[in-house]
Amino acid sequence: MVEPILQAEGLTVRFGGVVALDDVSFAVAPGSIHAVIGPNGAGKSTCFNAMTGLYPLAAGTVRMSGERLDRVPRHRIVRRGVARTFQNLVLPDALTVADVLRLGRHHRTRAGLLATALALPAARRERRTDDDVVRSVAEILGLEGHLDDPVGVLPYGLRKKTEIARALCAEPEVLLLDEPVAGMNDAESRALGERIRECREQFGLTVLLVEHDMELVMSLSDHVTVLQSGRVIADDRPERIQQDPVVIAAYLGADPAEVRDGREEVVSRG
Ligand SMILES: Nc1ncnc2c1ncn2[C@@H]1O[C@H](COP(=O)(O)OP(=O)(O)OP(=O)(O)O)[C@@H](O)[C@H]1O
Repeated sequence: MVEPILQAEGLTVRFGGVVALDDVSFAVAPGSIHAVIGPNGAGKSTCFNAMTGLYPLAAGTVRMSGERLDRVPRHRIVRRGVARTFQNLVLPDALTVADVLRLGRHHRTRAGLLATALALPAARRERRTDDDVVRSVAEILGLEGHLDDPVGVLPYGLRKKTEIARALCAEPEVLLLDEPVAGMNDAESRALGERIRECREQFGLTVLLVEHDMELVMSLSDHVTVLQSGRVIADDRPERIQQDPVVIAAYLGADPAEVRDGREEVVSRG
């Protein structure tokens, strides 16, 4: 494998007596779309939260282009080129889509408050760059006609896209998407999958996603890591994951030895 852009090594997270992640390791190749999947409670969200500094690690390291990310305070992680979305939408209803997207630019703001208030040249230049990024991200996600709409009036699918657009406006190298198509119908999921692929190409992104929609995972991902009970049980290309008896058994709640040929359909349907 080429040098990974993001690498989890021996991640262990405990909540009291519960071991939510147990010695989890995987590597994400630059430019890839890499999915983390697994049954409910497998540890997927915990893995994302641990990798982005939201949950403390009991053991393990996270590296971004070889440098320790787990030592970076969580509010500075975005400056290292990692942006993420959250499973549950937390967008303030009263803000417009453009306001939310500009929030994604916050860490790039250099001009001071006074310069911004007085609209000094540096602040005006910064605002122009922000507006350019906001517009191009909105266009690729089909939000350009909604920039002035308050988030609260938008249908769910557009709010999910706004959340992804906010993260993209940070111009990250790595984008972490926590269940991007949850709550969407099949057509919306497929369309958003296409947009994610386009974003990867247009912005040269690496994408790490947690997702339950197996059709999307299998069609979109270059690589899949499977968790069960906080452990990695498989880590491979999607077509091999679909055929893996250990993975199929995890989804069926069965013994791998009992998984017979033909059951792999279960994994492809989710
Ligand atoms: N903040 C927390 N406090 C205590 N236990 C937690 C916490 N977050 C997660 N857990 C536990 O850690 C384990 C992994 O949960 P996690 O939410 O990471 O799984 P998941 O794979 O994302 O599940 P789902 O697909 O249902 O979202 C579960 O046993 C869960 O109950």
